[in-house]
Amino acid sequence: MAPLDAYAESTAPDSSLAPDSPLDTSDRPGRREAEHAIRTLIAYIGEDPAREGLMDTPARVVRSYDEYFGGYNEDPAAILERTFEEIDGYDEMVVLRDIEFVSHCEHHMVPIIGRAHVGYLPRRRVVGISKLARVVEIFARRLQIQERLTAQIANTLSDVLEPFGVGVVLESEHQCMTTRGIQKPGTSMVTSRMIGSFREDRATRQEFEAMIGLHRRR
Ligand SMILES: Nc1nc2c(ncn2[C@@H]2O[C@H](COP(=O)(O)OP(=O)(O)OP(=O)(O)O)[C@@H](O)[C@H]2O)c(=O)[nH]1
Ligand SMILES: [Zn+2]
Repeated sequence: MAPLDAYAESTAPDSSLAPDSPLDTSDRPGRREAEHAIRTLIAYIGEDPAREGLMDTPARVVRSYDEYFGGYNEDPAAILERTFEEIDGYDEMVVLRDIEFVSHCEHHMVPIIGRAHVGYLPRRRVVGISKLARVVEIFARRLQIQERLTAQIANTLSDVLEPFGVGVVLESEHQCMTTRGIQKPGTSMVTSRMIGSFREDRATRQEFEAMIGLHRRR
């Protein structure tokens, strides 16, 4: 059976996609409190948090949260500060495609696993290509809905690099849909945000979509 696609293009104004505002470190509960919460959840599902195999689990889970949600401690704009201007008049699109990411949906805190494709049309300066993947990573490592994740990546690149345009497309599997709830394995969610020339100039948008193989089933 062909996979179902949900195609959602974020055309909403940015205000409806207000950035997640991390709590100050001082307002956050400590590690022991977080471990206690995990112990409570283990007991809630009917397990014995004191049995040998589970004794270290709360600490492990909290450490894994530090990785999965480390994006709250990083500033994506700072990542893009270092740019290169000696580009000898290079004025074509730059695209990094198939950037794998793992995020978590803010409704169920279950993984969203997918690929991001990021492109921009530079104005005078370019950024180290790995930084595009770093920006994706920082926003992915937060609780997200895919529409906001898509918009945050695109808006940050646009605001900091001030290019002629930016395009971001995300394709992903939402495990809250594939492993529970409606249980539809094989579905993928596709979102895009186009800014500047990627939005206004049809040819630019089509070139980007062709470069990332958007209309080609993989
Ligand atoms: N638009 C959007 N929806 C998402 C995303 N991640 C998860 N969802 C959806 O968020 C919705 C939450 O709906 P609720 O009815 O409050 O939660 P629920 O009872 O667990 O819903 P089901 O998942 O349908 O069982 C579900 O429809 C999810 O599929 C996302 O990134 N974007
Ligand atoms: Zn979910």
